[in-house]
Amino acid sequence: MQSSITAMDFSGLPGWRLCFGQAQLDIAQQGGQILSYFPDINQPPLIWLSACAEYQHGHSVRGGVPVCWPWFGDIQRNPAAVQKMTTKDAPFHGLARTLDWQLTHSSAANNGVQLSLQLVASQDLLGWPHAATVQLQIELAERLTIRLHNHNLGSEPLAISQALHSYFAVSDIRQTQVEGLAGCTYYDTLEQWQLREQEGNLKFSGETDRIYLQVPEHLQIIDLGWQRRIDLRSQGSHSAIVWNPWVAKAQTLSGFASDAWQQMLCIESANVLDDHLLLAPGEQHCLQLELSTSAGL
Ligand SMILES: O=P(O)(O)OC[C@H]1O[C@@H](O)[C@H](O)[C@@H](O)[C@@H]1O
Repeated sequence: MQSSITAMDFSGLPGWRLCFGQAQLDIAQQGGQILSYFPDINQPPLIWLSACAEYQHGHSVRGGVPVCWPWFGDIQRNPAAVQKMTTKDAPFHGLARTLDWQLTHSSAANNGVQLSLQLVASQDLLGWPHAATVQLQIELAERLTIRLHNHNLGSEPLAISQALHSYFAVSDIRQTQVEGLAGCTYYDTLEQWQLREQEGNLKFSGETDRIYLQVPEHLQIIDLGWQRRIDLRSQGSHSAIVWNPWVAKAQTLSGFASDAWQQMLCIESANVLDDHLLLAPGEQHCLQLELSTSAGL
């Protein structure tokens, strides 16, 4: 299979394009953010990128797979141990998504393409004075494997919450279901964080912003419009956020067309709330997400 890695400029943000056969993945150096992923460039994307995304230094691009690290969402909603790690005003979704990551490895071979980026935290990482690395390893082959690798390099325990904030492309959110969450409890953040239980497949008929707990390793997005499934297989993660802004919230989002909520769905493989990481000195953790798609339902 033909494979390549090409240095790119995405409207001012440097990055790379990875190609393997018909598959194509774009990734920006800023945030180690996957921007888009097509398993087959002649078919609809698997990872969605906003058509009106803004490419600016210091701002996460709307779509792709932003990395939320070393905390997820609102710091005030994190466990006390995670909150205690920060010393300054804490931006939503952490620090990593707007910083430049360093390229540590790249290789293109006839059995796949690999690229790794790393962010090294030290005393001078604004508001998070700890020694750690977070590495994003991408493997593009017949399927896409993403690994988020944490390493505590300090002498104190580290408490971290994190997520691969994947934006999936769907034909129409109203014709989309998520299979695999039945029986899971979740916090409904739009209903005063009430704890509820998922019954059957998750279907969408309004704004959705939930944190699912004890999530199984295998979830599927069933897309009735495109007659395809997306398989999400995770390891090292037992929590997931499911988000769609719907009509009103869409108007308030940066880099987001007012009707774009119809074509996207976020399922964010995470380590949040009770599932946050507590890494002893020297300890490592790997969150792995494998994505693939199949036609027919
Ligand atoms: O606009 P941001 O900062 O990228 O966040 C997008 C969304 O990210 C999700 O993870 C949150 O659950 C939502 O509440 C939030 O709106």
